[in-house]
Amino acid sequence: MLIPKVLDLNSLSPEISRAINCLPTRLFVSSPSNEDAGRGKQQGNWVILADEEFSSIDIDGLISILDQGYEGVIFPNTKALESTLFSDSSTASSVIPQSRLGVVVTTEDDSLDQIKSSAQKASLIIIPDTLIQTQADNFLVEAVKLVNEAGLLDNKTNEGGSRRLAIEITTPDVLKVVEQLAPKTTKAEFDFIVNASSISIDNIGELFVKSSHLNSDRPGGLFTTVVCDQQNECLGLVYSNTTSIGESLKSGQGVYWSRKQQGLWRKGLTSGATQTLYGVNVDCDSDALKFVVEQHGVGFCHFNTRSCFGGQQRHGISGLARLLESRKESAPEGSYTQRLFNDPKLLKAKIMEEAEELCEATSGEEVAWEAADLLYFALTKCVASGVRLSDIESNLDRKHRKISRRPGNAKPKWESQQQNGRENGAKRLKVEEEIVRTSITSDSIKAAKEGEIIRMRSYDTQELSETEKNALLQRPIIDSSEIISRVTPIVNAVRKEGDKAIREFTTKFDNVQLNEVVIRAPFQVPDLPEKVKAAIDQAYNNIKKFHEAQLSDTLTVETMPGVKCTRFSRPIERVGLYVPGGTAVLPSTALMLGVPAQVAGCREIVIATPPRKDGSVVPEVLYAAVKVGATAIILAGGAQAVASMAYGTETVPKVDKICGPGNQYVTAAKMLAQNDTAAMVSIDMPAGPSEVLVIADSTCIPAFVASDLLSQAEHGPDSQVVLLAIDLSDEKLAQIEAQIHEQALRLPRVDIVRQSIPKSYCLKVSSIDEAFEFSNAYAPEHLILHMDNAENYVPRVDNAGSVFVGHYSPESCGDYASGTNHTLPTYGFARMYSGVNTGTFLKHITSQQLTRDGLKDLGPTVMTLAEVEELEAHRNAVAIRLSGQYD
Ligand SMILES: NC(=O)c1ccc[n+]([C@@H]2O[C@H](COP(=O)([O-])OP(=O)(O)OC[C@H]3O[C@@H](n4cnc5c(N)ncnc54)[C@H](O)[C@@H]3O)[C@@H](O)[C@H]2O)c1
Ligand SMILES: N[C@H](CO)Cc1c[nH]c[nH+]1
Repeated sequence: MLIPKVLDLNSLSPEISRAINCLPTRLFVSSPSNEDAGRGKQQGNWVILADEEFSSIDIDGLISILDQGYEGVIFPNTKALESTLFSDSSTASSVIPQSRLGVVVTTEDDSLDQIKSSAQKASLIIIPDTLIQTQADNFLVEAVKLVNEAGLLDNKTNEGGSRRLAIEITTPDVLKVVEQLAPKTTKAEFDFIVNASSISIDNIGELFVKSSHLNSDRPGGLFTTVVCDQQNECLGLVYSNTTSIGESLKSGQGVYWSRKQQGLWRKGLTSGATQTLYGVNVDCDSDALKFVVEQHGVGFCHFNTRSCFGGQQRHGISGLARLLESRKESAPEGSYTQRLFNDPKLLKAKIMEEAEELCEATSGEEVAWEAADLLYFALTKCVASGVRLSDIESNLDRKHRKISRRPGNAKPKWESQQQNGRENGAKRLKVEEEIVRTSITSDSIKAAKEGEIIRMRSYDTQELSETEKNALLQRPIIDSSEIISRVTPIVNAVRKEGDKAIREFTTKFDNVQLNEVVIRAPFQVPDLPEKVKAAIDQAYNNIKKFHEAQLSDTLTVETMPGVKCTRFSRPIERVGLYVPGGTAVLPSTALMLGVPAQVAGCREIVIATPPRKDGSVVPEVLYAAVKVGATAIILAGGAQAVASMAYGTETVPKVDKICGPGNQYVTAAKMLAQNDTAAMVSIDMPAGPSEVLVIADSTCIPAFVASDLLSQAEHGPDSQVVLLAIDLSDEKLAQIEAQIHEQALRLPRVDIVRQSIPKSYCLKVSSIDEAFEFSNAYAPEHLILHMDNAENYVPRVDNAGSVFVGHYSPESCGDYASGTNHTLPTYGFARMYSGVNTGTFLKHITSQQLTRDGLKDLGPTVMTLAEVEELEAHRNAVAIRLSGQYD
């Protein structure tokens, strides 16, 4: 083997440095100036102690050198190694393995016996050629004979592994000396140490081959060569000769000998699948080579696979590391790994979560599962920081080469955490959940810029933890305390100052100077196109039909003979309907609120809606207002409109219930009014930004799915749309993505979509069960089933505002004209609220009538219960009737 001896690494050319780094072993001459060069980091580096250094070194000094990661320490002469430091009973002998020690045979005093004795304490014995020349001519032969007779090279060191004898060539004409000596030292364990300054990029190949005693029984003297990657995965088998080895070391790339072409084969020259060379080694009997390379491009094999041994990419840890590296270069937008790369907080939370889960795992299967998760996140952190698997492995090797061992105690922070156990764990989990939640749903998600693909984020339930799945169920966080603090002064001002405040806020927020705050029926409707009127009429008729059907007859039940219970409904007398108008004109909402109020029979129907710039009402809203029999229209929007209806003003009639969707100011004002007993007003439901969840199976039509998602995404920047893809192929998902982008670009409200779509997501689920479990937990405002035989799945819906069944039921129909209502619970409130319906505008009254006999039968039960509650008057009301004294 060729072992370069390096005096000063900096004096070497970069090509030589790189080439000698590919050899298995190097010797460095110790000097204070190069001690900090970090050479111990690399495997195969030995250090030769200077004479003066040795005289002062003790065992701790020796250990600290080896702890730097050096493969071994070489003593400057045999006497040094024979000293007390390494006497047979010394601590050093038991602490420092023989395989980590070497010795130089230096002076004429070094007798062959001394060599033999020293060699038994070390694994590398170096004989300078000067000594060979000054000794008897046949010294080398004698030395070889001696070590052979003593069986030194055959005998393994204490820890196993062979001893080696190295001849150090001090003359400049190194090749000539090697050529002379090599035939006499045919054993593979005889190495040649050559000054690095005597090695040139032109002779390194030949020196390597000759020093390695390489022999071949192959035609043309070729050497069989195994090519591996840095994780020792075998990529293929090739052939080399002196020329190709020289070229490989020279270029730092994989270069071999082509038997077909009878010439150099520079791997990847035409395909681009080049190799960076990291190591060249010779096998135990010097007839085969191993090249260690980093494979670039499609792979080593001419079938464009990484390895010639099996077409599949090897996975496991090295496969994962490669995958992550390629993801770092070009991760699919919205992929989970990309999110981890971009979100250090999330990555940190995941590493901590998985580490904890690994600690808590008990069965072998669980431990393997959690360890795999932890490795995935740990490797992601490494790749994100530019650290490769080979860096981690060489760090592990370096630590393995250390002699001193750390006590291995945990840092106090973690020890105390163990003590506080569950409490701390639970706290941390809460924090992590918060981190995950904000990172999935927060406003920090950037809008798609012009020219960028408009794309949802994408997740796969298989890759998500429970915490992450829960985070996906959350809606964007609304800081309600901040909004309440903005809305409270508006509500108070309207309550105190009435119309004056409404005018002021309308000027401030809507930039409109109002002439009149309220207009009363009959309304003057400007001319509208017949087509628009016909559409509103058709929608009105359908909505009315559906909502009239919801009116229930009076309910009467005789619970016992002579005990008759009845429930009947009455309209809420005065209702206020908020019809939004900030970013879109919504006459449909006027219908959706007005029709059920009309059907219910409300006496006073007040509509509030933001005015147009000239202070008038949107004509289509006016037309709808006439159809639903509205009695007054307030020309105001936002919190001021809600407050005016809750408390009444000099012109605005006070109402008993306020219904309708709106932005965050509208919602906050509704909540404030409902909580103020002085207002005596109720509301329909807390409402938030529009949302839709689509469940799609393999029968879905990508263009339809995309159109439905976009129809809600265009409402506002905070609208959220979700696609649950049941086992959809990558191709189908790509088609949906492409449709979203293409259709979005054609929308006039594309700028809103650019903000809402990146906040929305596609979640891959593996079964219908999983899809409905998630959907019911999410409780979407709208649920669309793009499924085969979709109607069969409606019974599985537990929570949703409104369901759209099958490929031909777009949500738009429900928004406008099919008959169902579009004012629906958002933000997960579909778990406990219904959408607006006829019942929203009714209250139910119950009544009962008992006959004398009925009271006789039921009375004792009532009296007993009244006694239990110690409410004597209650008991007496029955007792007095049953006493007979008034019969
Ligand atoms: N769930 C449903 O059934 C349904 C139906 C239709 C619309 N929506 C939703 O209703 C919302 C409508 O919102 P919008 O903004 O377009 O209209 P909007 O009518 O709800 O709000 C507009 C009003 O907000 C007030 N305002 C604006 N900026 C303000 C500020 N800084 N401080 C205080 N007040 C301010 C103004 O007075 C303005 O008139 C959307 O989120 C939409 O998705 C929901
Ligand atoms: N989709 C909205 C409810 O979230 C209602 C609406 C009005 N206009 C169009 N759509």
